Amino acid sequence: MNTGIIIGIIVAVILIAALIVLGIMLSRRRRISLTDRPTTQVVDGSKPQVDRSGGYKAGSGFSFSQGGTALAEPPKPAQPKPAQPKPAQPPVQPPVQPPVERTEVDGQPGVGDDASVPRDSAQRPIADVALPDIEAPDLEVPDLEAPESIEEQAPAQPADTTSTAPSGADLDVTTPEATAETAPAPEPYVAEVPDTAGAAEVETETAAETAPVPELVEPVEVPDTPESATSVVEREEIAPTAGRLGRLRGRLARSQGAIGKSVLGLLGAGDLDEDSWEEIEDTLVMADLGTASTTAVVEKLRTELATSNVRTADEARALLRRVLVEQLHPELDRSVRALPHAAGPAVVLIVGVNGTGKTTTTGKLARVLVADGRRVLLGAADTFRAAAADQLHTWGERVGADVVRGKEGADPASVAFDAVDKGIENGVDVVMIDTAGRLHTKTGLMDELGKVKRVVEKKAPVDEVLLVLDATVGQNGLTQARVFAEVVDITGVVLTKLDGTAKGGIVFHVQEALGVPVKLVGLGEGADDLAPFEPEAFVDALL
Ligand SMILES: Nc1nc2c(ncn2[C@@H]2O[C@H](COP(=O)(O)OP(=O)(O)OP(=O)(O)O)[C@@H](O)[C@H]2O)c(=O)[nH]1
Repeated sequence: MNTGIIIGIIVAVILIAALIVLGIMLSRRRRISLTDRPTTQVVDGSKPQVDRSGGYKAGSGFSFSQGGTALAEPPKPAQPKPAQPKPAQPPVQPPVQPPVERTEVDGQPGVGDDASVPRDSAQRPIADVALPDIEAPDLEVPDLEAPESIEEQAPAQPADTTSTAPSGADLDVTTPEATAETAPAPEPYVAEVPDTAGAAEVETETAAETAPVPELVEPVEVPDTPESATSVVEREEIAPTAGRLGRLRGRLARSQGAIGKSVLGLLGAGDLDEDSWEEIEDTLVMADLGTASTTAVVEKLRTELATSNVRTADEARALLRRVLVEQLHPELDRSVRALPHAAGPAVVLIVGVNGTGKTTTTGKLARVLVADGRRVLLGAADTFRAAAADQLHTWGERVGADVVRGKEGADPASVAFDAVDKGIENGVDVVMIDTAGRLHTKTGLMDELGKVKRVVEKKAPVDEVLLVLDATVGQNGLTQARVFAEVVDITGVVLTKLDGTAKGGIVFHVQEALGVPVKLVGLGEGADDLAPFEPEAFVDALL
């Protein structure tokens, strides 16, 4: 054999070996062979324990900021206005799936349920209310359409809403100390609710024409000086916010795995063909992510898998985590604008469909603020449900916050206005206004909500409008969110009852569709079961 042949054979062998190695590498890259993550962890160094926490643990305390609004506030360069979140793709709204028909059978609240689900107390009828003229030349009011049905017929009410005399008769300013002495139980509602048959369904136009401001009840005498109270209602000790967040672990246990396990399972099934990707899409849609978020997540996953070197379960999990966290826009400002201005208190409006947890959230948030040393005043502008003001009053007592309340059937805008007025007068840091449950199907109520905000803005800028959504209603929540966004400019979402759902995808959907960040999450009925929303912690709970 001559040398040439030998060299040729060697080269051929090397080439074949190189091709084999290359083939193995390519095949490994295409196939994701996942190995299970250890399910136990050593907690105390000696005893392995299974972590059943569900994973959600807010890593930090609540973040509060000062609102920047259109009202004449002295510019504060040191505290830049928080960036307003922008919709990722405003023109391309994902198609909204029709809301699931909900009835009282399943016991869960939903849009339109006010008509079918009786709550725990009588509701006042939807009444047209005459409100102060909202034209305020010195204010920049958001471009809300003036509700024609009520607005047009409002009699020439004095535009000067600083006059609180008429509404003051409807109001009841309570302090925990004061009521302890003179009112052992919360003042009962003594309002005469018009009991005309079917009144709840009727827009009482004539009422508005004849009664500029509803004067439904006699004012309740409340001592206006704390000195008159000799005993003080015992307030609950409020745990420091930082420490108590750790107790929220485990509340999301039911959500764990809904997305993670199935998607990771598919990713680990080997080469992903179109059917597999479709299945991943279906899984994400089923978890309420919505079409836009699902498409974005799947596209990112496909791109990343094609270019990165994902071969293990941990690598696949890390990739999925990163993609989901990115989709939740961690860059959005999630601080609650509840810090006072130089000129007055911050004003926070709590809105949402009935039963979603508005009053509970108002109380929980007030508790956090009080724990942080803030003086809080609560405005019970939910005059629709009889027990709502009592519920808020109880929260006020628990956390040590004054409550301004109206009589049943009182004008909610008037109550809200007077709450802010009182807040300014008392020098509080935050006024939180709890509003009545709203139905997007009831134009009158939605109009009323718009008016609440506009009337309040005559007195002080509204820094934060928190929409409370029930995580368990899924897609229906988005339908609600859109309607509310049209009536009042929502600045943040509170997603309640996350402890009661196996789906967390609605967070993606709401943010994508509205461009409004989820700022807080409700993880139970307890007073401390409110946590700041953190994308990373939330995704960890999902996977
Ligand atoms: N499991 C759970 N329950 C919650 C949460 N938030 C509120 N709830 C419960 O939901 C129910 C309704 O809460 P409310 O605060 O009365 O709801 P609302 O929106 O004020 O209701 P309306 O006054 O009728 O408009 C109450 O039983 C609350 O305890 C939460 O995060 N998790």
